Amino acid sequence: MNLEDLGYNETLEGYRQEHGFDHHLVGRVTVEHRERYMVSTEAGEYDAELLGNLRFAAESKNDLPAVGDWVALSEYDEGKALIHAVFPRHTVLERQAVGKFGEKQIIATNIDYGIIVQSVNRDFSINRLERYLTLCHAAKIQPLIVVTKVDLISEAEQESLLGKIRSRIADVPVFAVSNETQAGIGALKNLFVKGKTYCLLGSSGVGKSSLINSLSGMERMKTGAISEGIDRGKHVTTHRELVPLVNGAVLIDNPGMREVGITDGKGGLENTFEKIYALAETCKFSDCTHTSEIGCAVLAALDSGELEEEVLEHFYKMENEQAHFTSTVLERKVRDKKFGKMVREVKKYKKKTKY
Ligand SMILES: Nc1nc2c(ncn2[C@@H]2O[C@H](COP(=O)(O)OP(=O)(O)OP(=O)(O)O)[C@@H](O)[C@H]2O)c(=O)[nH]1
Ligand SMILES: [Zn+2]
Repeated sequence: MNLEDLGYNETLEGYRQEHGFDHHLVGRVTVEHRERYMVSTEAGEYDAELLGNLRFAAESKNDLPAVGDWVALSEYDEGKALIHAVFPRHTVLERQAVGKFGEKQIIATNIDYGIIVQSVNRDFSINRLERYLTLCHAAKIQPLIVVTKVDLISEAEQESLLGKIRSRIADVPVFAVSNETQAGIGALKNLFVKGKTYCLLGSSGVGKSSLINSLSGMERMKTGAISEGIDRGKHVTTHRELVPLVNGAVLIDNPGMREVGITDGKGGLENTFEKIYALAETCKFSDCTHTSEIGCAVLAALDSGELEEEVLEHFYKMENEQAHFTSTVLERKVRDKKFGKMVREVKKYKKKTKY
């Protein structure tokens, strides 16, 4: 496999030359599991670990390699390598870390398009679509929506479902597919652009793995079997999370997500709820709270039915969540600062009282 098939480009090669990595291997991280990485290179796949320096220099977990990253590495044994550096990322798709409020967790890096996958049955939720959209917009990643399992509903039901999405979410392409009948797969395939990386986002069981099989035309190993393989330190030959497609695009799978917490990424809410922001701009008072003011464009739109109440409610909910995230981050900063000061003072005191 050559590096271009994995999305390598001139910018990355420029960085490699400039930073003296000509004699290193270059590869893309396909799997990350407890500071062990599977990295695809031209010379094959490596089971890689971090060079000590890299770990010590990392200020947070987000400075360590993530799925989608380009890295410089050196082989130290057959199929084994050390990662020396992470190349700068052109995008970082992240969410709120599960169970750790105010912290971010990387979903994948160097993504060009986020494919939000939902199935037509129990998983379907426009609110959740908006959450994923917010993550994509915050990361400056172009979103796409794919609705799977359309074989389970009638054509009329499908039309009504797509209508619902389109009326609430403007400007995002929506595709309806079935991995059973392969309906709609061709249209989706036509969309893929050479050299670009696409990331699948969605809950467990919506059909992401099946979609990869449909798109790549190959049967991949079931995911569970492979992560066990890594635990045992076995050499894994199938790509679990990064699949080069026939037309030169790259597809990154993600384990199903149960929580899609938004962070403080700029532009996330603004782009997802563009309509509300645009309305608010035209309110009579610039400090309008959209609750009872005269000349409030948001209230007028609610009245006329141009804006649905549930959309506004969802927007407020997410806005609150974001505000809470931001204040948690601030609080932590203040706390860290205070703690740092205390440590310095204790050190000073110890110095003074030394004899
Ligand atoms: N009827 C129907 N079933 C589908 C379709 N796509 C997937 N399935 C079924 O849905 C189930 C889950 O599909 P997967 O592809 O494993 O879902 P996933 O999103 O990869 O799930 P995780 O790996 O847990 O994130 C399987 O039983 C599939 O056979 C479809 O288009 N139509
Ligand atoms: Zn208003």
